[in-house]
Amino acid sequence: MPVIKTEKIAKEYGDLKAVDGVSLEVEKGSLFGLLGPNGSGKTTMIRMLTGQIKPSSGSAEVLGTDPAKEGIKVRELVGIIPEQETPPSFLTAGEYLSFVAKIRKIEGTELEEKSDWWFDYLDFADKKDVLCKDLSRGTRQKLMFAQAFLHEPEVALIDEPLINLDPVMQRKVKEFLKDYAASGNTIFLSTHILEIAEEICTEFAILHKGKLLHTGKTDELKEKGVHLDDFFMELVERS
Ligand SMILES: Nc1ncnc2c1ncn2[C@@H]1O[C@H](COP(=O)(O)OP(=O)(O)OP(=O)(O)O)[C@@H](O)[C@H]1O
Repeated sequence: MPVIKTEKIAKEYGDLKAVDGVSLEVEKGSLFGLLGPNGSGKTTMIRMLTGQIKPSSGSAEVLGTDPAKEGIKVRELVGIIPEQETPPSFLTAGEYLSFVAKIRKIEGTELEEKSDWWFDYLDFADKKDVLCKDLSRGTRQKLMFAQAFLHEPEVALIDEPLINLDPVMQRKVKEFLKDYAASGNTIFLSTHILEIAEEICTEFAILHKGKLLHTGKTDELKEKGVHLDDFFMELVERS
């Protein structure tokens, strides 16, 4: 049973087809990489899967729920890191995680344990009482990471989550994502950093100009001795 499924999903802005009839399935336990050049429709796909925008046509299901009809239900179930989103400027890092924890119905000692775990794991406990407006971009991204996974969602949809992190943090986050998926959860990750996708994703899809060019398993490419970036370039240039 796929945990994410789209059928000929499309989003148009005037004459522009941001996403153009994409059908895909993501199985439970996958670390699924949605890859594509700038403007290929990755963020639009994530927005439709999380009910932030409605498709122009076609449909989607996330954990058996249609995000266009029951967006709030989908957002209760999943974790989300939107692209270039930052936490509220007027809250401290600690306040923001408590705020998210309450929405996620995590309370009392569990709240403290879970948020402390993230502050320690991503090594930013010293920033707990700093207002988010005064945090560096990388630290804000750590916070966005923590908020998405605080309630240990079965499915997380994360848009370019590693872009502002230094190499040490990138490694930690990559390990976390691999373990998280290996323990039966599903991650839908959008990125244009192909090395990251090749290293951690179990499956991938390539979008170009809103169209799905390919879906496959990263292991199959490795077995053939093909690098993802060569495969990607050839496919995108050919289309
Ligand atoms: N609200 C909107 N109104 C009009 N056009 C939009 C809107 N949102 C996205 N687009 C257009 O849709 C196309 C796909 O955009 P999208 O942000 O989904 O791409 P992306 O693959 O996430 O790109 P990037 O890697 O640069 O973040 C782009 O041409 C973009 O300009």
